[in-house]
Amino acid sequence: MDSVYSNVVVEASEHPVSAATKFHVEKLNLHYGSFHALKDINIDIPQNRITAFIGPSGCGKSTFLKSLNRMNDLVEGCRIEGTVMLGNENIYGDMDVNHLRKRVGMVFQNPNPFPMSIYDNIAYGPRTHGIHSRQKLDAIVEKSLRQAAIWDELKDRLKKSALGLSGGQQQRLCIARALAVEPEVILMDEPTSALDPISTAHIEELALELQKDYTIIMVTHNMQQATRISSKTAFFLLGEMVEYNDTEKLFSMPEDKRTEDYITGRFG
Ligand SMILES: Nc1ncnc2c1ncn2[C@@H]1O[C@H](COP(=O)(O)OP(=O)(O)OP(=O)(O)O)[C@@H](O)[C@H]1O
Repeated sequence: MDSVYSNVVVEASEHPVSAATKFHVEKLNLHYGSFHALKDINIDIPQNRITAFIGPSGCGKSTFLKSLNRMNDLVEGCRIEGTVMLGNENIYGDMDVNHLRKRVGMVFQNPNPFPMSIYDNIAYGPRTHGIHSRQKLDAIVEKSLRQAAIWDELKDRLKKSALGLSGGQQQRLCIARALAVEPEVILMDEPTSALDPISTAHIEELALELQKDYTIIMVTHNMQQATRISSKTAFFLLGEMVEYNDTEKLFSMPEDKRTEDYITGRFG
């Protein structure tokens, strides 16, 4: 069954999704105008695990990540074909995009807190989803900051501007902001590339902790980071997903020569 939503063409999947699969992606192709940016991507992304996307610059990692919560929809000339199942729902089917983005949150490379207080940064999402009770918002703010392991640092300065925080604190605040609307999945696009090693370690520890309750998908340029924290790794090259395997296997016994060349530093 085909359906057309603005610039997006999709077909329903013929294959049911197993319980442990969070995203089931089938024959995903994405074009920016005449440029074929993602070529026939097929992947099952497990629930409650960290999955890493690696590959050289421009190979399509971010494009693929963004296609998992329809962030490419607004890009002019972008056309997507194929199936992306979240659980049993096709995200390019009838799903409301705001509802999808509530279920699939995103954290970007550069921490991007809103120019408002720490409290309001976290309360922003819940408020847009209709929660206005002070008591409920207080509870959400505390819970989200605790989950992001930053409550103790920030609890006495909730009314202060988020822009006064360090880069690492801002990134954990952005993770807390994503958690505040109770997503199922958190997409992270190179979340530590703008951070120092200590802040990076904090985010990695946090991601390892969060995978108990959330599915995490992370684009990273740092192969050590992928080996440290991810269960699965997908290697992308020129818009193709060349190899996808358990992280340990992909890095110790790559099946494709291109993967081997990349992880051993022969290019990229
Ligand atoms: N909005 C856009 N319009 C046209 N082309 C785009 C757009 N966004 C990305 N591209 C192109 O699609 C390809 C994949 O880009 P993408 O950002 O997904 O790569 P990436 O692997 O995440 O790279 P990096 O590691 O440098 O962030 C690149 O050739 C890029 O120039």
